[in-house]
Order: sequence, then C-alpha cells, then structure tokens
Amino acid sequence: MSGMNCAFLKDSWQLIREYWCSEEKGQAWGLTAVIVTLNLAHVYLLVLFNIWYNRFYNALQNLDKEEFSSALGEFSILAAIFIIVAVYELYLQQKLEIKWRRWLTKKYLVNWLQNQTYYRLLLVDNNTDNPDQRISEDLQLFTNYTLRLSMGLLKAIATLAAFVAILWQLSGILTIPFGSMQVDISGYMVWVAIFYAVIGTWLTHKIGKPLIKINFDQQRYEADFRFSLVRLRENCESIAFYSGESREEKLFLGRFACVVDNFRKFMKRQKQLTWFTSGYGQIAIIFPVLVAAPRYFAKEMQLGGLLQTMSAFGKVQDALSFFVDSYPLLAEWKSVVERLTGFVRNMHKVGELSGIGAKVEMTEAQQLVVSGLSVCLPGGRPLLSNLSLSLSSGESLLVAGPSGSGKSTLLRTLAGLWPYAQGTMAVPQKKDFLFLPQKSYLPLGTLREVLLYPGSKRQVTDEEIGAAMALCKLDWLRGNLNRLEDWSHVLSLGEQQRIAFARALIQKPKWLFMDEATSAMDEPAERAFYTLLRERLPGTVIISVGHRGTLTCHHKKKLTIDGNGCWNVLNL
Ligand SMILES: Nc1ncnc2c1ncn2[C@@H]1O[C@H](COP(=O)(O)OP(=O)(O)OP(=O)(O)O)[C@@H](O)[C@H]1O
Repeated sequence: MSGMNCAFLKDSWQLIREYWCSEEKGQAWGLTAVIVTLNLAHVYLLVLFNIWYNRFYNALQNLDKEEFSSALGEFSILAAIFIIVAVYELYLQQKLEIKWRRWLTKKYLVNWLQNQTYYRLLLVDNNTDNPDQRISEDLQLFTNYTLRLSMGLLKAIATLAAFVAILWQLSGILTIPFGSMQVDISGYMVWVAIFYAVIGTWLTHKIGKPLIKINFDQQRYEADFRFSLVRLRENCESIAFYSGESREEKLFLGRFACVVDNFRKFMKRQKQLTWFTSGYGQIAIIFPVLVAAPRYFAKEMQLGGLLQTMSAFGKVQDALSFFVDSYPLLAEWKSVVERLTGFVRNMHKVGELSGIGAKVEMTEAQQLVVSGLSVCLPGGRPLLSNLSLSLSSGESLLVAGPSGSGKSTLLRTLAGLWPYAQGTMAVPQKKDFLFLPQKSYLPLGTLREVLLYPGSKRQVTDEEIGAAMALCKLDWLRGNLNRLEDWSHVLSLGEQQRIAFARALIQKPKWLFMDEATSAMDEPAERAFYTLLRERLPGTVIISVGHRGTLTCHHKKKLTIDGNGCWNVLNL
C-alpha cells in the first residue's frame, strides 16, 4: 500500500498508544490480554476440530459405533467451548472498542473546546473540514478498524502457523517419477495451498482494487448529497422566500446523479469480482480433495485424513487471504488515521497561534487598559494601529466605522479570540464578560437553559427570570420556561435580541460587549433597552458596535476606526 511510510506508521502508533498509556491503562491492558487469549483459544479450538474430523470420519469409514459416539461427545464439548469463546471474543472486543472510543472522544472534545480552538481552527488555512465528523465518525472508525485489523492479523498468523504444521504432517512425502529418477516432495500440500491462495488473492486484488476508490467516492458523494439536504432544512425560510425550490432541486438531483453514476461503476466492478470469487470458491471445495487424492488412493490416508486435509487446506487459504481481503479496510484505516493526525496537528498549530496574539494580562481591577494595540487580518493587512484606550466601571464606549473596518474584529481581540494582534491589554476576568452579538446563540434546550446560557454559578430563581423577561417585553413566554424547543427557529430576530438582553439582566455581567445587538429593534425599543441597562446595571462597562446614529447618546466615549489603521476617541 502506497504511503505506508515510517512517518505514517509513527503517527498511527502515536494515536494508538495514548490510551494504553493513559489513566485507564489498567483496564485497557487487562481487556487486551483477555481478548488476545480468547483469539488464540479460538485458533486452538479450530485445530482441535480439525483433529476431530480425522477421528469422526475414520469412525464412519470403519463402521465403528463406539468411536462414533465418543467422537460425538467430544464434538459437543468442543462446540460448547467454541460458542462461549466466540461470544466473549466479540463482546469483550466491543467493550474495549467503546471504552477506547469514549476516552478518545473526551480527549478530542476537551482539546477542541479549550482555548476556543473550535473557533481559531477556522482562522487557520488548513484542511480540517468538518471537525465534528472527525470527532463523531472518524474516532469510531479508528477504534473499530484498529481492533478488527490487529485482532484479525493475530488470528491469521496463529491460524497459518498451526495449520501449515498440520498440513505438512498430513502431506507426508509425495514421490513423483521424473524420467528414470524419483523426486520426493515433503509437505507438498502446503506448497500447493500457498500457491493456490497466493494466485487467488492476487487475482482478487487485481480485479477488486478499483473498488477501494469507488467505495471511497461513494461515501463522499453520499455525504455531499446529505449535506445539501441539511442545508435546505437549515435555511428553509430564506429558500421559501426566494422560491428557490427549482434551483435547490437541480442541485439535489445533480448531487444524487453522482451517487447513481458511481454506484453503477461499483455494480460493474462488483459483478466482475463476483464472477471470479464464486468460481474460485467453488474450485476451493474440490481442489484440496484432488490434491490429497493421490495419497488417499495409495491407501496412505483414510477418509478422516482426507476431510482433515480439506479443512486444514481451507484454513491456510483463509489465513493467507486475510492480507488481501483486508486491503480495502486497511486503505480506509489509513485515510482515517491521516484525517485524525491532520486534525491533531492543526489543533496544535492553533495553540501556537495564540502565542502570537497581543500580550494579555488578566487583572483583578475592574479596568480595561489597552496600549499600543495593533490588529491586522491573517494576510497581514492592518485594521487598527497602536490603539491606546482605558475604560473603568460604569463607562460606555461606542465603536463606529464603515462596514468591514474591523469593529467586530476589535471585540474579538478584546475577548482574546483574534490572534493576529500585537500590543498589551489588561483585561478583567473572562467570567465577568458577556457578549451579545447581532444574532444571539440560542442553544438547544429549555427556555430557562437558553436564558441562563452558558450557565451561572449563582442560583437564579424563576421569579428573577420572570422579572427580567417582563422588563424585556417577553411576558408572553413566561409560561414556557420548561419547554424544549429549537428556539432560534421559533423566535423572531427581534425577540432573540430581547432574549439576549434578558440574559444580560439576569447574569449582571461587569463587562457587556454588544455587536449590533439592537439592529432588529426600532429606535424607541433600542432607547428603552439602553436606559434599562443603565438603570439595572449601573456599574457595568458597555462596549457597543453599531452603525445607527441614535446609539451615540447612550455612550460616554466614541471610538471611530477607518479600517486602514487610523482611529480616534471622542468624549461625548
Ligand atoms: N476569519 C477571517 N479571515 C479573514 N478575514 C476576515 C475574517 N474575519 C473577518 N475578516 C475580514 O476582516 C475585516 C473586518 O471585519 P469585521 O467583521 O471586523 O468588520 P466590521 O467593521 O464589524 O463590519 P460590519 O460593520 O459590516 O459588521 C473584513 O474585511 C472581513 O472580511
């Protein structure tokens, strides 16, 4: 397989070993040891079954009733043990899989969420598309494929070793006349089995290889099709207003056509492969008999030996086929490992990015002091140069400037989200901040959870929530605090902005950042809300971003930026 180089193997080993070196290593090693033992026991039982074949069919051939019943008794014991081993082999492997996946998922989730990595990942020019898919799907595939491949490999090696030895013993020495001489071949059936399996698997590989890419494409086309349908559901209202159904239908059908076209390729190739594998499977039934027949007819072997040979031949062939049968799985496993290592690498890269941001000091003082702050775009274009500013308790600042001048980016920088900045900032504790964007985030959950988002350490009573809702003219929703809903689809944009204001009144932040948070309200409502904020939260520092001239009278200072680095601060 191309690309299975040292660096890749090192990366995969790194991904695998973490769990076995973690705080759960006791359980991990314990389960692994039991699963390996069960796998080896499985192979050992196959060997015992193979020997049993000899005994049972010889008893049949010799019309030996006593031996026949004793062989039946042995079979019952072997079968019972085999069933127990097979059940626990699978059960414990799945148990290890889910424990490993749970550990990995938790670790990836923590890394993805900490230091706002999920947000910063968007800023890095990289190929981490769909981090959600990495965490939900790739980790599941990784744990599943790794266990299947490693246990399969172990079983294949053990089976091959055991049955090659049996087959060698059963083969005896075949003497072939060669002119006037005689050539003795030891273990000839082993050589024939290896030859047969290698030729068969090589041909399967030749015919089936294109299926790997076809399968891969199929998954991608299916995902693209599904994604376009999800986009419609998420944007159904806008599409309905635009009457964009025919454009959407064209897109859906276009994407679905790719699914169908690729599936046709899959069918065609699968058909060729089935021609071959069915023929190969049929020949495999009779081929070992033909190979063992010379010894049987020479009376060097009984019926039991013949059947034992057939079974051993099949096992050697199965074990050898494992390597090629696992080829598609190995190819998928490789791409899963590459996606996960890429994801981990980008998360590290984002961690390093935070080091190039402005120097941020967390202060106990209720003051925000910015000095010599320069903010630029990822490409280096400056948005703001050398800004110095200070704000203390009860003050308010309006940030104004043309669209695209960097107003929101300044808020991102003050919140420590934007890494492309230099200078120093002394900022109060993050827990005292509350951000109200234009379109507030309403999490899935009850209305109470939405209003208390992201969660308050202090106990908030329903009366307090109700009072804040009344002040924000949301009385009619008061009876819905326990209702579970996708509130972002139920409430209007103006109502969502009022929910955000109610959040501010309930959570009483010391620092309130508002990015066009009143854009969906009329001017009297905007005035009423700012007055309310000043009355209820007199000590809170308010920093607003907005275009409306009416906002000016609610602030004490105004920072105007032009988007090319220049700025000025006015006391109002
Ligand atoms: N992640 C990003 N990568 C690259 N450029 C970005 C990114 N986010 C924002 N920008 C660019 O930064 C500039 C400032 O954007 P910002 O959102 O801060 O403007 P704004 O002044 O708030 O605009 P508006 O008034 O329209 O909301 C814009 O040119 C925008 O395209």
